[in-house]
Amino acid sequence: MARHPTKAPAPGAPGRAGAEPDQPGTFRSGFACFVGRPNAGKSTLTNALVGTKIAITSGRPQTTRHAVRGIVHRPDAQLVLVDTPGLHRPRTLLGERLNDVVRATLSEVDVVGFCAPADEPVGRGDRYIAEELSRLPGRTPVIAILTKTDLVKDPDRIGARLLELSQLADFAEIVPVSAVPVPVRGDGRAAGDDRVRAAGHQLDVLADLLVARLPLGPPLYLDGELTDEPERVMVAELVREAALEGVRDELPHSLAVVVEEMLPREDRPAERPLLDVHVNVFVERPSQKAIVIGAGGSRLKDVGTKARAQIEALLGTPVFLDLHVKVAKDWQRDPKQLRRLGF
Ligand SMILES: Nc1nc2c(ncn2[C@@H]2O[C@H](COP(=O)(O)OP(=O)(O)OP(=O)(O)O)[C@@H](O)[C@H]2O)c(=O)[nH]1
Repeated sequence: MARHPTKAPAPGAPGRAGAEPDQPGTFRSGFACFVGRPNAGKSTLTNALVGTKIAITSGRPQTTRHAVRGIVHRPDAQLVLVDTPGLHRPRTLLGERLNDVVRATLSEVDVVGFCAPADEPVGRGDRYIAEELSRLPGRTPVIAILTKTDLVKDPDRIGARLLELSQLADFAEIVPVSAVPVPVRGDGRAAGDDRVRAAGHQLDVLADLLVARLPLGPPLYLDGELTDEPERVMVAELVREAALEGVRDELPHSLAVVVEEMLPREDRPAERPLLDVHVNVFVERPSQKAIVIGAGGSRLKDVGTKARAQIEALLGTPVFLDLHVKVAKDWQRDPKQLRRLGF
């Protein structure tokens, strides 16, 4: 089975630091990716399976633009998750590029998870994706995942959605899941009034189904490694996530974030390091620049404060975050600008 092109073979990977596979010869390792229309819950699912925040999420569609990976480590397997942008009928050059990213990813993984949210009927967007999947070369198994089941209280409605989904394509499996933590009682069963929380619902079942489709082979990454996405990309994504919060409809698609520089501040004592992070936030029009900056710079200040806290948590070091908002006119339609912004 083909491997993801940017896979970084971890140094000494087959012999993970102090952790040989439980039963050599039965260990599985490989790549899975989630597809689904924008907002279907793919990034949230990746994070929930990996157990840490890797791909950014938001209530707005098309949040994800990079093939971010998370790595699920189990005693019997290593599952590398590739997160993709939402696959959709393209309207701009950016849309076409995003779809190309998804197609390239799909043809190189061992198993695909097709996500559709339980709280919305199967629609045109899902059919478009199912068609795309049916054109995949080779026989990559596709597992249908009904996401966000916690949003639908009536089991009959879940049943109806599962049936609709099963009629969409010839899926290898169908599984309903929820990625949000659910409250549980002391005896481990779900309940509405307890403070104890468990991560998601059916996530372990989904992980089992995905792992079963991976080839036999040694671990590909060191034990404990959660992602190999370059830090800069993750930092840019954290800034974009903060900048997206609360903005109006058309703006999210016009935002692009580029980390220009990350440098340790010179002449700092060793016990008080500071990392200077210089970031450009690009918008398409001057009016959008004004929105992002806010009255007297208030909004940008909030974005900076939120993003800085997240970046510090990610990198484990104090950060000075320098944010600049710039207009890159109509960048979504301009091939040169798209390249400059990393698409
Ligand atoms: N209640 C509930 N909400 C969910 C669940 N999974 C995702 N969401 C919410 O649905 C929204 C979209 O989730 P994402 O994970 O960003 O969706 P995505 O498919 O990665 O979106 P794109 O990046 O736009 O393709 C967010 O507001 C999530 O919090 C779930 O299991 N339950």
